[in-house]
Amino acid sequence: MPRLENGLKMLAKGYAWLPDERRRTGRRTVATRLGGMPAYGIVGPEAARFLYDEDHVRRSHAIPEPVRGTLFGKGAVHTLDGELHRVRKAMFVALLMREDGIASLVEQATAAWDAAAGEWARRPEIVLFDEAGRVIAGAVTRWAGVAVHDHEVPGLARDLLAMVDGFASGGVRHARARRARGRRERWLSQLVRDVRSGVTAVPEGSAVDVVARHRDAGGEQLDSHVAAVELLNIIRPTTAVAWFMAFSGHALIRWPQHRERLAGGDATFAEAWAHEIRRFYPFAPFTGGRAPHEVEFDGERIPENAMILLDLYGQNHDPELWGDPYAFRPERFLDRPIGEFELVPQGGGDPRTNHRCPGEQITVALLAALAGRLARLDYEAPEQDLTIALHRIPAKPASGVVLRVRGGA
Ligand code: HEM
Repeated sequence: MPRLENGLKMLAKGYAWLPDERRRTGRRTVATRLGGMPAYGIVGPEAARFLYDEDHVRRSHAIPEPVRGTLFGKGAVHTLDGELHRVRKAMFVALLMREDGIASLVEQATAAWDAAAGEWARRPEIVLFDEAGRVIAGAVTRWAGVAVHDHEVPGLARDLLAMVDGFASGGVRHARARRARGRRERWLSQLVRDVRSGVTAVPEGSAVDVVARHRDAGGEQLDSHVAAVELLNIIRPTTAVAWFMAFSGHALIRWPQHRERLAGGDATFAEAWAHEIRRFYPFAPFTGGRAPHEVEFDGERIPENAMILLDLYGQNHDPELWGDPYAFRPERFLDRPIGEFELVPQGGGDPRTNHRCPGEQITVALLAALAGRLARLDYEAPEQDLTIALHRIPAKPASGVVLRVRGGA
């Protein structure tokens, strides 16, 4: 098993690791090492197309234990290949990529935001990252069919955010992520057992209902623990949209010229905003797996079992794809069709058949709706540390974005 803690160079350099290797070697495909294993960093639409061919890259036994033990959970869809992956993925696609389902989640999240915004005005200041996390965690958990009381939401949000915050670090952040995952897996696997035994009723067609009844490729129900892992793979990454909300707050402070247009309710601009936030700011650093046999890419022979990593952050800042990539310009997405393998903050290709994120439409819809509301909020941003350290994975504005809210919108 590759061990994350051995990948010291990666940990020290964060998002700059693969881009720096490319600059140092003058090559787009870089041969390096991760956790003591050979690793190949690749970038660009052709690289993405290569990566998503199962004949080149497999996921099982590829994801380091520290990442499975915090971010994804053990037995998660992320770690499956072939028929096993296809059948499990179909469950996510059915739950997450339906227009009516996405609309109802956005409706619940915006209602929760509006209710919270009224209360923010009564406090001296708020931290946008924390508040967005609570708003989204409560909305998505209820949308998924899990009943939670209002007073439980802050603790739940803290746990869901901790699982993401601690996956690529050691020490306290990592330990907190593991504890949070353990607690929430126990909670949700008990719920799945109660739903199956008829002790607890949940809405028909909700995520809990569908995951509890799902049968894997072999025809067997999911182990209740794996069912909990997959439920967390819906509510955890949705709550992680809080990072993109903090980045939206950062962008509105740095480039206030966009505020009026975003506040104006132009849906096309709000969607372009969501794409530019996901392209510009660092979040998922890379994705990948292992070569099932020797493969060749970009003239490089990649040995069996080597790690192949698509540099997501690097590709989203590739000057060959994005003119002036370090300029924040939502307008770039107003008249630019997006190729399947170009914009990759959540992977590339076809999410129905490969490992691309099935929650991308949810992310864009939530972010567009909530960022519009943020732009309409009457607030002032006090002096604060808005630095985004690229060596910290996942990156975040240091202050979490502090706002003094005068009134809701
Ligand atoms: C916060 C924004 C999000 C980011 C940055 C993000 C990023 C990613 C990335 C990079 C992958 C891996 C793609 C690959 O390996 O090819 C992924 C996979 C996945 N994401 Fe997301 N995601 C986000 C939101 C969501 C949401 C909202 C959901 C669910 C509601 C979700 C559910 C999943 C699942 C289930 C997978 C595994 C797919 C598979 O292995 O087939 N994600 N995501």
